[in-house]
Amino acid sequence: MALMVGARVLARNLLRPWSRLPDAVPGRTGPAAGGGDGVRCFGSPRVLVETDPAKGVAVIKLKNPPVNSLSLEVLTEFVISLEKLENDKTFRGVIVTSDCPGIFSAGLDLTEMCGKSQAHYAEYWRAVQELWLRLYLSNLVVIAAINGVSPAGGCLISLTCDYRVLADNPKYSIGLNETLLGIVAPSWFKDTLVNTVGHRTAERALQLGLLFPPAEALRVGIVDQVVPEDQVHSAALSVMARWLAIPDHARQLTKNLMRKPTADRLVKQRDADIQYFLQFISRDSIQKSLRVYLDKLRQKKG
Ligand SMILES: CC/C=C\C/C=C\C/C=C\CC/C=C/CC(=O)SCCNC(=O)CCNC(=O)[C@H](O)C(C)(C)COP(=O)(O)OP(=O)(O)OC[C@H]1O[C@@H](n2cnc3c(N)ncnc32)[C@H](O)[C@@H]1OP(=O)(O)O
Repeated sequence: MALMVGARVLARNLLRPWSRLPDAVPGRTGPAAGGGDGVRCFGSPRVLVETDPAKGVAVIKLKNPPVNSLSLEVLTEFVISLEKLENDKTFRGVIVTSDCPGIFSAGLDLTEMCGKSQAHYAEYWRAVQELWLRLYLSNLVVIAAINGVSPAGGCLISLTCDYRVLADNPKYSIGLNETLLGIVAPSWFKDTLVNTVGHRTAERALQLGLLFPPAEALRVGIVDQVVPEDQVHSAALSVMARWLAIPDHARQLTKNLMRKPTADRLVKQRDADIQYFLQFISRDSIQKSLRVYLDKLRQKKG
């Protein structure tokens, strides 16, 4: 019950940008905070933020064990953290990564889309839209340091970034695998993939629900770089330095030029998109597919 109320409060914060989460780790500094003197931490229980004001760079670490599923709380805390960074002129870039070993993100939280009320589905889908819009159009340089498997919504998060570095581990596949669950990637997921890998590759990947291992992911362009696992963070920092060498106004306007038409398609029909999602996700056949998939995941262990 407390969790539900908490989620609603967090979700309401999305609509009230002046509202702030209390800092979970207020002003923690120093080497323990993850990178030498001057590194400061804030954020929330599930979305840790380590900032390096001297470099103008922050690291957002998703921490929702066991699999970093994108629950309503995670989505909301992510948006609030991103907004905090964007409103602070100190920061020009952010690296998005995971604090869960071996898993970047398992994607949208299936339990948020299964067996819940229509009101809940609507609230959840609006939060998914919000995070996508904020990340896709962020003024910051956003780099994904993908240090684990990254299906569906996890892949979407990385596709919204400006650049993707993937750890070279055969287990760390990435892709929009929605069809394998018997569901369909919404048009704006599809657009994000098409804008990254082109129409034909996206068409094949989406219909077959392909999850690409690192070498394949690099070949099709769903990631920009594959590096040894222990170098993901340093590689992301090097890329960041290159992108930060470009004057912000020129880079930001160019990013907007490239991405706004795609984002506008959703912005112009957000409510209709929510209604569409509600109709789709409430179907008995879709709910059954999700339950079967969740049961399979749960039984894997037993
Ligand atoms: C024309 C258009 C028409 C209509 C379109 C309109 C609308 C669109 C409608 C719907 C679109 C919705 C979009 C959804 C996108 C998504 O992101 S769906 C999620 C997809 N994710 C996955 O397929 C990944 C599933 N998980 C895994 O494969 C593995 O868990 C993973 C490889 C990530 C990790 O493996 P492992 O370390 O072995 O962990 P376990 O599998 O044992 O899992 C541990 C527990 O975590 C639970 N869990 C796993 N993934 C999720 C998840 N995504 N959500 C919630 N919970 C998850 C798992 O059940 C285990 O739970 P347990 O401990 O057993 O209780």
